[in-house]
Amino acid sequence: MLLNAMASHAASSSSNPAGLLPSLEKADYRNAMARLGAAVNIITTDGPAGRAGFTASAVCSVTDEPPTLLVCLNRSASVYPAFKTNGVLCVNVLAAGHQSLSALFGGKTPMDERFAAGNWSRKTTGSPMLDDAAVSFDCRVVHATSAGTHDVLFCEAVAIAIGGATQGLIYFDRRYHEIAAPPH
Ligand SMILES: NC(=O)c1ccc[n+]([C@@H]2O[C@H](COP(=O)([O-])OP(=O)(O)OC[C@H]3O[C@@H](n4cnc5c(N)ncnc54)[C@H](O)[C@@H]3O)[C@@H](O)[C@H]2O)c1
Ligand SMILES: Cc1cc2c(cc1C)N(C[C@H](O)[C@H](O)[C@H](O)COP(=O)(O)O)c1[nH]c(=O)[nH]c(=O)c1N2
Repeated sequence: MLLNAMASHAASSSSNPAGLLPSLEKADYRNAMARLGAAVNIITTDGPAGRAGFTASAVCSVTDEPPTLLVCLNRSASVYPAFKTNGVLCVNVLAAGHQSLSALFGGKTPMDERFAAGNWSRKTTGSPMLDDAAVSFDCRVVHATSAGTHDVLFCEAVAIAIGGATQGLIYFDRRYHEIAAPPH
């Protein structure tokens, strides 16, 4: 891959004196990103635009003052209007054993079918909280910015529910991996 980037850089710098940096092929980027292990989450919302949920791995902590996470949402996703209108969401961090739930919320499934596969409660914002999640962050969306095909949603956590799961779930190399802390 490095050779490809160097070759296209050489080409671009010779044909373009500005020597602009090369742009990567989407497929190369995705193959590379598949190797960035990440937690798997089900992001849910409810409100004037109705109930919706999708699987997301592009989730991380931003700051703890105030407690804020970010969620990256593809604007082409069927769930996008609901999240934009409702302005609240819950980040349900999945645990070992949630692989099929993740696949269900991963697209092309009717919304009722997605939620029928789990047990949900509600805390502060009314967004569905997965009862056996590793942890759930109930949030209000305080800022959003667009980057390419996605919106980056900045979500201030207003309530937290800690689950009892002892094993986590990581998405790496396009597959799910259950992880457990080594015995003390
Ligand atoms: N951030 C995202 O939007 C995101 C992240 C993971 C997976 N997905 C989607 O889930 C499905 C399964 O993905 P997969 O991991 O099995 O294989 P894949 O080859 O589609 O994706 C490999 C990796 O590339 C990244 N990626 C994929 N599509 C992206 C997008 N549209 N925007 C930003 N990053 C993206 C993710 O890190 C993903 O794990 C695909 O449809 C993929 O588009 C989207
Ligand atoms: C493991 C994994 C991880 C992610 C996804 C999928 C899977 C399987 N998807 C895709 C997303 O869940 C899917 O596109 C939505 O459910 C929308 O699908 P529909 O438009 O409703 O069919 C996804 N989409 C997104 O906008 N941001 C993300 O971080 C992720 N991450």
